[in-house]
Amino acid sequence: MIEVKNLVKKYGDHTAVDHLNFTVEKGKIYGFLGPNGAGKSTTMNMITGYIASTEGEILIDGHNILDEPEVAKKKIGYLPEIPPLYQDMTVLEYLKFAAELKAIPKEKREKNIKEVMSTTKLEDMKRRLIKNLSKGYKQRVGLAQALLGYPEVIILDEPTVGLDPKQIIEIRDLIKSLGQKHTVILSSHILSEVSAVCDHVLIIDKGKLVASDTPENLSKVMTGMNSLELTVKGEEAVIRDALGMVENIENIAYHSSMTEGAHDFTIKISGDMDMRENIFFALSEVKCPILRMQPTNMSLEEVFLKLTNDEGKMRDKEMEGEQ
Ligand SMILES: Nc1ncnc2c1ncn2[C@@H]1O[C@H](COP(=O)(O)OP(=O)(O)OP(=O)(O)O)[C@@H](O)[C@H]1O
Repeated sequence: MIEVKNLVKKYGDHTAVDHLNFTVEKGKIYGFLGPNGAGKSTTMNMITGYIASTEGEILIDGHNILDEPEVAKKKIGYLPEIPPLYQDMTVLEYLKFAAELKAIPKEKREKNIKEVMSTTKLEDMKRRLIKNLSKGYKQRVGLAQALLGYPEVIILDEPTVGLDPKQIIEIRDLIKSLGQKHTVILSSHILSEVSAVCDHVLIIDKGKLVASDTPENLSKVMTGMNSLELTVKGEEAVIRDALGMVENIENIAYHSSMTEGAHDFTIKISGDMDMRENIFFALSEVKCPILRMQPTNMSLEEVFLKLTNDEGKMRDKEMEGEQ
């Protein structure tokens, strides 16, 4: 549906987007994740044809956004980070105006406006002035505008920034439902949002793509069997000695256990060997039963931090976003 090839954007000497390559398939929800200043908005502005790239190309369903802007742009509905709303218009007036701007044929406008108001649950607000709406409803008006003209792709830049928790849940549900009919790309710096809503995550850092996978695979791939958590019954020293005999164990960390007479351990294994059977036999030999053994799965947040090495900045931004 969308092909981004060798995309570069330079602002003077500064490279905001650095040779980006990715493909977006039909009918999925994509999360575009990256810390502040990673280049998310710049990339989205290039995909939507709002700004030109310095190098590379973007094809929307085979149409180059710069060579055939009219055909390509018709396939995209865009909700920028700050929706371009006219505060002194009513919801209906604004949607009529937006439909006209999008050159939707006159006879089809009314039906299309009704449909987008129904999808975004705006019918009861249609006669209200936009300036009197809550932030959540304003965001819905922005979304309704993006949906006009039946675009196949919907691009949303930080769609939940500044909303309260209830509004965030409502907008996320709305985005999920859009995924049934549209291809959706949303940018976010909020990891929980991306894992809750998206089928696929693209992680960008300093203008470069650092990962592209499903949220589940990203956390799996980063851990594999390299780290195991165990709860074992028996004496700590005996358990440690037994584990010390197992090959490929790099490090054993001890934690106090909630289970009486047992101990919790986190074991780091060098390489990506599966050592679970060896651990089982070593501990059964010293008659220390394993009550629990599981791989330590990294959260998407840990994966992100590992890939971007941007802990401090990320945490600050995450806190801002959740407020
Ligand atoms: N018009 C511009 N002129 C000069 N530099 C710019 C311009 N727009 C963006 N930049 C720079 O390009 C980089 C990428 O910015 P961009 O807004 O794309 O990041 P982002 O990932 O969307 O971040 P945010 O979450 O803050 O919106 C930043 O370093 C930013 O300062």
